[in-house]
Amino acid sequence: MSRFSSLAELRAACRELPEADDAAAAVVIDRQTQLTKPPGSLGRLEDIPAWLARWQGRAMPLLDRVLVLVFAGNHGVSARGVSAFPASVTAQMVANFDAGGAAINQLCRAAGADLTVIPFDLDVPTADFTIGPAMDEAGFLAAVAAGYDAVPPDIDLLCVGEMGIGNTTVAAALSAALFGGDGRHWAGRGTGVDDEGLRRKCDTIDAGLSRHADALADPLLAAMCLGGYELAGMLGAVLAARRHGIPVLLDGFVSTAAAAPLAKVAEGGLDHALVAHASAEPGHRRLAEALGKAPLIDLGMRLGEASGAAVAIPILRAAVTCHAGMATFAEAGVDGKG
Ligand SMILES: O=C(O)c1ccc[n+]([C@@H]2O[C@H](COP(=O)([O-])O)[C@@H](O)[C@H]2O)c1
Ligand SMILES: Cc1cc2nc[nH]c2cc1C
Repeated sequence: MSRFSSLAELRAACRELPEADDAAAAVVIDRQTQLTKPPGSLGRLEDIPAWLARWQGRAMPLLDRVLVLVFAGNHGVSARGVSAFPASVTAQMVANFDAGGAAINQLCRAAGADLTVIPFDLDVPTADFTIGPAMDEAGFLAAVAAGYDAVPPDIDLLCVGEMGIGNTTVAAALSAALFGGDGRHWAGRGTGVDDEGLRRKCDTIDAGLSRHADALADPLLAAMCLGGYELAGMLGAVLAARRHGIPVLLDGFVSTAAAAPLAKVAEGGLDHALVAHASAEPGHRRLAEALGKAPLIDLGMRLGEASGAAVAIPILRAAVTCHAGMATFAEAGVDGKG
């Protein structure tokens, strides 16, 4: 039996979230004011240690164990010509991850992170959401539970990402369901569709939104009707991270859309997550803004597979290393502000 036996049970779990450790964050903020630099001069590198402390519940944040989870799934809508690549690429890229040949393998090595790839049954895509719900309730809940159970409770940081041909259409549809707007507002070129492909994408999203109009007021039902297995897996992983006291880096458009229902179900439900980078997929900036999150970096990337999150890990390491290692004004004998 799945960890969540009904949408109602999942909704309850999404609302039973531990509070932030404000005392741990206060210790970090106090130390920041004493370190040998003009206040604020390290910019967001000053906010990161406090954010990590708040969600790790540690006054001296650690990044010893960093895990990147990549979920993979296939999509019924990909048969509608919404991607520049065939659905067969999803399984082929999973094989490439396993062989160590993808970008994410190199980026994890560079960042000192472990990588786990979790493919759902790639021979069984979700249903075409223009015809019916992408998943039935049992399938959706099982995928959320698989994501939840993939998170070791003792890691220091979780990065989530995905692989799934067609899933920028899915992410756009889910974003529209959660935040309003139509296909044109949320769709981009994904892996590189031409103008015709982009039109098909917008039409597909609009058809899905009108097909499921009655269900979309409920964020979890929206994720079930318009989402995908790998998005459900990411939702479960981000929920588990919050409940285990693990801060999260979201990757691009697809992973941010996957986690967004948590913010809709519970106020502050994504406070333990940062958007690592601004994807070149245009809907991502809109989505990050709708969630009140400023992406950490903007490198024009649009790969997915957690690549943007992995690139941001060294920035977090830099912030923690400065925080832990810098001398205070008193220790270094440096005069404070006059
Ligand atoms: O998450 C993003 O920002 C993102 C933007 C563009 C493409 N992707 C990746 O590309 C695939 C989806 O693109 P598409 O064109 O097939 O919808 C999927 O495997 C994603 O990992 C991901
Ligand atoms: C080759 C390829 C690699 C990817 N990695 C994530 N999404 C992808 C999509 C394609 C097409």
